Amino acid sequence: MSDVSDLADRVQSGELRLYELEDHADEATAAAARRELLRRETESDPDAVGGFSFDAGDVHGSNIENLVGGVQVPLGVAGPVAVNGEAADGEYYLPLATTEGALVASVNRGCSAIRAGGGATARVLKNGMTRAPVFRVADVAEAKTVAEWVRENEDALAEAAESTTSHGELQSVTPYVVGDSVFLRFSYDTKDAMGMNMATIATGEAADVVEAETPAELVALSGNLCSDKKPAAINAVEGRGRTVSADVRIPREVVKERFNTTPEAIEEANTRKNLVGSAKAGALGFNAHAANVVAAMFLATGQDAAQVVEGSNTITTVEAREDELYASVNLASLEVGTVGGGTKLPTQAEGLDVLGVRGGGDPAGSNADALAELIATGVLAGELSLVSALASRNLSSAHEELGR
Ligand SMILES: CC(C)(COP(=O)([O-])OP(=O)([O-])OC[C@H]1O[C@@H](n2cnc3c(N)ncnc32)[C@H](O)[C@@H]1OP(=O)([O-])[O-])[C@@H](O)C(=O)NCCC(=O)NCCSC(=O)C[C@@](C)(O)CC(=O)[O-]
Ligand SMILES: NC(=O)C1=CN([C@@H]2O[C@H](COP(=O)(O)OP(=O)(O)OC[C@H]3O[C@@H](n4cnc5c(N)ncnc54)[C@H](OP(=O)(O)O)[C@@H]3O)[C@@H](O)[C@H]2O)C=CC1
Repeated sequence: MSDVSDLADRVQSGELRLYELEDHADEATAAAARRELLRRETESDPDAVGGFSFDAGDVHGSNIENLVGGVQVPLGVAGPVAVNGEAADGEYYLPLATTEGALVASVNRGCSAIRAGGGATARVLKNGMTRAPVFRVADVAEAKTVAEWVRENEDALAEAAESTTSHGELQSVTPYVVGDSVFLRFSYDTKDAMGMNMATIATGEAADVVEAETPAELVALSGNLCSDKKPAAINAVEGRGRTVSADVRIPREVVKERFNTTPEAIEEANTRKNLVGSAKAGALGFNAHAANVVAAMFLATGQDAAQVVEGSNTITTVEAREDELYASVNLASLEVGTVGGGTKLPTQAEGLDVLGVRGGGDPAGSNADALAELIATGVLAGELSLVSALASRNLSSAHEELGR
């Protein structure tokens, strides 16, 4: 304790910077000293955040700076749900971390209807993590020369990029020219890693080659055409990370029993809300709450929470057929990994274990494919349940009961 108090004193006196504490104490003590400092300098009493199950030494330097503690989010589970995927095949419980009452119940209801309907089919349709540096050139003529050089020298760029990683593979480089700016959108198969660090490091190496061989000068290693952590049409159209779809057919009587409504009512609610309403709103996502399930499964499995932005680029379709309801979701840009980032933290690794996808897959990439198929299935369950609740007019009563 005296260490903690002494360290806090030394920060307050200006002798140490807040981020230098690990140079003078172990990581857990440094975090305790920051909590002590917050106690002194703010109105807070950060005791609860001091109780966490990860090792402070493991996260310092790879997941967080200026560590204070950990926040906890309630974790629930929905399922089991049957999934007929290419990488995920079987019955699964879906871990969901959220503070929104009624969300897990909703996904659970959707899972039970999918199971009663024989299971969801899920497929990863495309896989490519992108990084798009922006280069300065003299004018559009030079821009065209650089773009042509890039198209003719993809092999040299791949050799440079892949020299930085034993797993990543460069798939393509697509040039975009705007006046005297040239953007090169590099796309990689990053296997089981979400791949943003991997793609950024690899692209840095390739950018050096572009600068050495052409008149282009690098302005920024990320030029926003990637596009990471921002709503962007390019991700919705071209995809980023995994493009994944899931669908299901649910017999009419199951729809009635589980959702208390009809396939026609669900189709109408989906069309008017998710398609027409979203179009009128100028939305990128044409869905009800894909972000809810993406965020909850991201938190539960150690994904980068900011990438929920891209993960919610989802189109939901519903069709009433003679004896059944057909529903599908297409997630254009789901960025997921089962190695790297937050996936190694103990509680998040347990979430991956619930799904059976922790760590590198065999073959490499298959665990991240499975995770994408399972998140897509969870999104499908959530969409079915919420749109049905709207169609049967019980959204507000459900939230009155479970959400406050
Ligand atoms: C809440 C329900 C499921 C009730 O639905 P219900 O049909 O009245 O409930 P039920 O008691 O008849 O149970 C049906 C099934 O729901 C599940 N279920 C039921 N209760 C629980 C529970 N406590 N814990 C776990 N699972 C539960 C469970 O699977 C159960 O089947 P069983 O196992 O009994 O055979 C339903 O009304 C519902 O899904 N409502 C929609 C709620 C929802 O999706 N909320 C998401 C957040 S909304 C939001 O954030 C976004 C929004 C709305 O702004 C986006 C937009 O603009 O659209
Ligand atoms: N740098 C940036 O611009 C951004 C970074 N991030 C952060 O990046 C992190 C995620 O980056 P990411 O590159 O996924 O993770 P890491 O940087 O943690 O790297 C993961 C590494 O794991 C190795 N690896 C081992 N087994 C496998 C396998 N089966 N498949 C793939 N790789 C394997 C690879 O090494 P090797 O390459 O040697 O083969 C890979 O580079 C997150 O923390 C995220 O928050 C997020 C957005 C932007």
